[in-house]
Amino acid sequence: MFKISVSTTFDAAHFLKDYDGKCANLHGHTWRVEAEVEGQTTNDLGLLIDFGMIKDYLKDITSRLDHKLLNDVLQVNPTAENIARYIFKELKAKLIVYPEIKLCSVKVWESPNNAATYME
Ligand SMILES: Nc1nc2c(c(=O)[nH]1)N=C([C@H](O)[C@H](O)COP(=O)(O)OP(=O)(O)OP(=O)(O)O)CN2
Ligand SMILES: [Zn+2]
Repeated sequence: MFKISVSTTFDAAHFLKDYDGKCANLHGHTWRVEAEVEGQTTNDLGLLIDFGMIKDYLKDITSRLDHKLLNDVLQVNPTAENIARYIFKELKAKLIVYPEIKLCSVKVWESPNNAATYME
């Protein structure tokens, strides 16, 4: 079994609806996203899947979020948990063309200390 992970970042604003505290106010983060995938075998080059392929998919997804107000993009409160789930679902749909690759998790950091992970 092999597991690889790929990270990227994007910048976006959000506020937490119905939140009792400062995060109810409009503010921004540099969000860090890490996707982890696994599979049983490598190809002739020794790659489970090219890091660059996952990075391109992640960039495609996060470009829809970059420099946006996340409340306008997501249908749900844009918590780190909900953003991780959104990116997971989108990335899973892209990886359908690689049946041998399983998407394990997507982790989203709101700050260096705070992160949420979504997995199925
Ligand atoms: N489980 C979650 N809890 C919180 C989330 C979240 O997405 N999931 N989000 C927030 C806010 O978005 C907020 O930006 C985070 O605030 P805070 O934890 O206070 O982080 P700071 O970087 O501002 O920390 P300081 O120590 O105050 O600098 C809140 N909770
Ligand atoms: Zn926040």
